Amino acid sequence: MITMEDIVREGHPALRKVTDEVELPPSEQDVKTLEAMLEYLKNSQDEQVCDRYGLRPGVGLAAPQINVNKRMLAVHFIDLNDKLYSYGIFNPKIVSHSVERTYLSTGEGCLSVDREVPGYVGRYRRITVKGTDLEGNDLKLRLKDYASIVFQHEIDHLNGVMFYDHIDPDNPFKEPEGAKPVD
Ligand SMILES: O=C(O)C[C@@H](Cc1ccccc1)[C@H](O)SCc1ccccc1
Ligand code: NI
Repeated sequence: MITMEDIVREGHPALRKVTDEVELPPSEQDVKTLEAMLEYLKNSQDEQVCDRYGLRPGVGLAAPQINVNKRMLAVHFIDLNDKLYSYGIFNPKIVSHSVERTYLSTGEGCLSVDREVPGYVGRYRRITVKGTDLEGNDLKLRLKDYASIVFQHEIDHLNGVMFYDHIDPDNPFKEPEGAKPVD
């Protein structure tokens, strides 16, 4: 199982790489790795397992965060409309997005960042993501608000981008252009 020891922290070069496409159909190893990433998220949201293994709760995890240079990510969360998002996705791609932007008024955190970095992270309010799921099926997800933010945070990891790269260093709490907060 993946634990915090497997998650690389900021400064590790893996977090600044643009990761490689996963060859499809995915190998047994790639499927096992992505399943383990999804299992980490579920474990991290189970209080007993989380406490027993000293996990940090997470709603998303990207392969570079476990030092795997591949375009794959896992998400496991329920959005503000009580919709469950639980996916392992190979080669996710944002194929369209709104002009309208949004952000979390609480700012963002990251399992690979062991410090608070205050500030608003501007994100697209709506995105459409295409990819391949763990069963090898084509996936097309139309996402908005919180779900859109989570997926953008994880897809950023596949391109070597950290959430604080989006924070204005001169005015961290400047509302992103035309954005309304999700929360
Ligand atoms: O480090 C990661 O990629 C996982 C992040 C994802 C994330 C952070 C902020 C906003 C959207 C996505 C972790 O989930 S941060 C910890 C966390 C835990 C529960 C709820 C929100 C954030
Ligand atoms: Ni992160």
